Amino acid sequence: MTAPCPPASLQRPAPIGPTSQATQASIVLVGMMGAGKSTVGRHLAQQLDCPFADVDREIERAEQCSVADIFAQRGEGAFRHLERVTIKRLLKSAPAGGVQVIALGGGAWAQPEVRHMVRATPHCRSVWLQADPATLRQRVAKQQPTRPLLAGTDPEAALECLLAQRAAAYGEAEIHLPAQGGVEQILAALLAKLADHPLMPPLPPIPGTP
Ligand SMILES: Nc1ncnc2c1ncn2[C@@H]1O[C@H](COP(=O)(O)OP(=O)(O)O)[C@@H](O)[C@H]1O
Ligand SMILES: O=C(O)C1=C[C@@H](OP(=O)(O)O)[C@@H](O)[C@H](O)C1
Ligand SMILES: [Mg+2]
Repeated sequence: MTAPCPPASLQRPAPIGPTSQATQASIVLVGMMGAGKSTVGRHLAQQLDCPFADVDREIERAEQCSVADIFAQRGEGAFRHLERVTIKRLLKSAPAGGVQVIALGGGAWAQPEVRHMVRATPHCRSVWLQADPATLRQRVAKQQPTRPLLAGTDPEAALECLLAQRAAAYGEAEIHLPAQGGVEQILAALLAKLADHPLMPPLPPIPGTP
């Protein structure tokens, strides 16, 4: 897929010394199931040539168990605990002097501890991918068995209900991005928004330069 060139503020910071080498930055995607966090996150990371982590996949790899089986066998509380532990680990794992993209699962951001962890992490931007329940339902339809909170329900009604419960939490994300369109369009809009919210403070002027 061809996508626009990332703005300079998003490119990896030049290795100018120990301070910038030690800097770690993260872009954290939040929003409902089907908003496109995993998809847009993977494309964004490709575009920025940086690591991408999907929290659900990280949990599945560590536990050797699907998200659906973790819900079924251990319950939602155990899954939420795994989310917190995994997100805490990932937030520390950005490359030194570089950026990473992290896609959360839809319910992770509804946990106050997760919002606090992200806010307390320097050089971290949270982005809410916003889509309406009808769009979310269409997108999750192909993958429905993988989302236990939608199993055995009217998915659109369940999505509407979860969105109502979580909207205030999602609203706490720093960047709000409509996610109704195609992936390419969302990616371009996301890059533009991120350019307005640089991950790094501006570099100090170099002495002797205008
Ligand atoms: N902008 C989009 N337009 C159309 N389909 C999309 C878009 N973003 C994601 N999808 C599709 O919707 C489904 C859910 O996307 P996914 O990235 O897994 O969402 P999330 O991680 O937010 O639950 C996938 O089948 C994906 O290919
Ligand atoms: O909204 C939720 O509570 C969930 C969303 C899922 O991730 P996606 O948002 O990537 O589908 C996954 O973490 C789990 O099924 C629970
Ligand atoms: Mg996902």
